[in-house]
Amino acid sequence: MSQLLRMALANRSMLLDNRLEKLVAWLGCSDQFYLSDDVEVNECEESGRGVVLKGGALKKNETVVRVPNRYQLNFNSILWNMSLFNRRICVSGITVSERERQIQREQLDDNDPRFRLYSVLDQETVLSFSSFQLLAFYILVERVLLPLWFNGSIQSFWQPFFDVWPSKEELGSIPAIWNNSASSRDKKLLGLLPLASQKLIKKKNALLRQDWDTIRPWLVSSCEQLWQEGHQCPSIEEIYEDFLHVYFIINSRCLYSEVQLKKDDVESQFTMVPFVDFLNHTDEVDQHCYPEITRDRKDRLMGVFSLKCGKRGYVKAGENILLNYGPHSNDFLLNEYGFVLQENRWNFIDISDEVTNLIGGDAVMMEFLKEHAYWDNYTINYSEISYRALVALSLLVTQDYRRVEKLLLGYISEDYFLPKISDKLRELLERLLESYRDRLESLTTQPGMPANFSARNLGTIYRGYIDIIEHHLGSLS
Ligand SMILES: C[S@@+](CC[C@H](N)C(=O)[O-])C[C@H]1O[C@@H](n2cnc3c(N)ncnc32)[C@H](O)[C@@H]1O
Repeated sequence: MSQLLRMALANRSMLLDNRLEKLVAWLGCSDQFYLSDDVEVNECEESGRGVVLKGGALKKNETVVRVPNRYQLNFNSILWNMSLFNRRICVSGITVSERERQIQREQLDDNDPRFRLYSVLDQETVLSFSSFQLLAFYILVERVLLPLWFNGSIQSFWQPFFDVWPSKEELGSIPAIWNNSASSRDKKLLGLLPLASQKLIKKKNALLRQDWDTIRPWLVSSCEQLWQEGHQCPSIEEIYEDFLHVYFIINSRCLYSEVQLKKDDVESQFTMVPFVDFLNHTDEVDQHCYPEITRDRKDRLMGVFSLKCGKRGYVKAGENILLNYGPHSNDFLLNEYGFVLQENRWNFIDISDEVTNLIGGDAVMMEFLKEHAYWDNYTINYSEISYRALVALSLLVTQDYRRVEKLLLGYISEDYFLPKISDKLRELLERLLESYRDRLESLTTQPGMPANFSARNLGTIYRGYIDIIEHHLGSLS
């Protein structure tokens, strides 16, 4: 390692130590906050910050960290914070009480621009925002715009939390960023995304567009305030880049928690919890840490968020303390979080295009599959070819509508069809294998392809696909 690189890394870890100290001191202002003495945060190139065992041991069900309501960033806590500045936002049991207002008021500057910024929003508008929209708007105001007033002399309550979030560069490995950020250098990789990722990015693009369209007018009005008061303000294009950054900070760090005010919106049920959000992901379910939320039945607050040690416990110093984000494939992890796992038991390949292309020319066959809800959405994972795909291929090969109907009704098993479809299946798998090998090669040989973390992640996805296919080809021969 060069002297310069060593110095840069030492500098970075000093900066992190400093920011962590501030974060823990901030959280420590509440006597409900708890952090186990046996854990610490470290940082590495591939997975950013993470939590490790410092010494001692963590046993099953032991609390690793506990964070009270006031220090969580979510729909409710934002309403509470905004209502300090805007009396028109008033939701019983959630926004500030008169007593709290008096206490907080003493700490606020009369000239605080948030009195003007948040007062343009009426309660109906705020409550109509989704959690994503409200969090994105609020974080952009508190983190990006507020420091532009009075040379940053007015700081957000959340600053210590903001300061430990990943940089734009760190989140640059997310395909929706390649697609939407003007400054992404990974745009060339979009053409090499597998089908599963193409479908995920399409959904993400639609959500991004909808959320941006919703909060954009309110951000424009905040910028107008800045200009009118004689301050510098970024252009809306620059703010859009910050929006993308903030959106994926939220997306990659939010934890499930019920938000009663938004109970009809599944996507809004989350909270952001400092320190808990340092935990990296494992594909092992039910072994590592797990969340526990305790809330008083009577009140409408989000509750205290604890992270507890799972079944396996931790005894070796330096061991990674992990959380399972869900049973996610590498395509999903890449699109939601910007990373992949070298080994991932939840990987699967979306082979819908290949199968529908084989059948698409036959309108009767297509109609039959549609009628029985077996059209499209065909997948393979390491242990099996999905039942849907077997049904479609059985029909394609045998054209025996009567027997396929019996298969769907459970009168005969797929074992009847397997020998009949094995040649077609092998042909399909071999074609897929060749196409994934070609893509893997393109990642390194196509002119202009970046040779970075994003490209390595795509390579890992294709190697995972190749493993799956070789496994099935091995059992067919
Ligand atoms: C909830 S945060 C975890 C803390 C994060 N590492 C940080 O630096 O702040 C989720 C992000 O961590 C990274 N990450 C989580 N688990 C990982 C893993 N197993 N391998 C590589 N990166 C991982 C990804 O960048 C992901 O977007």
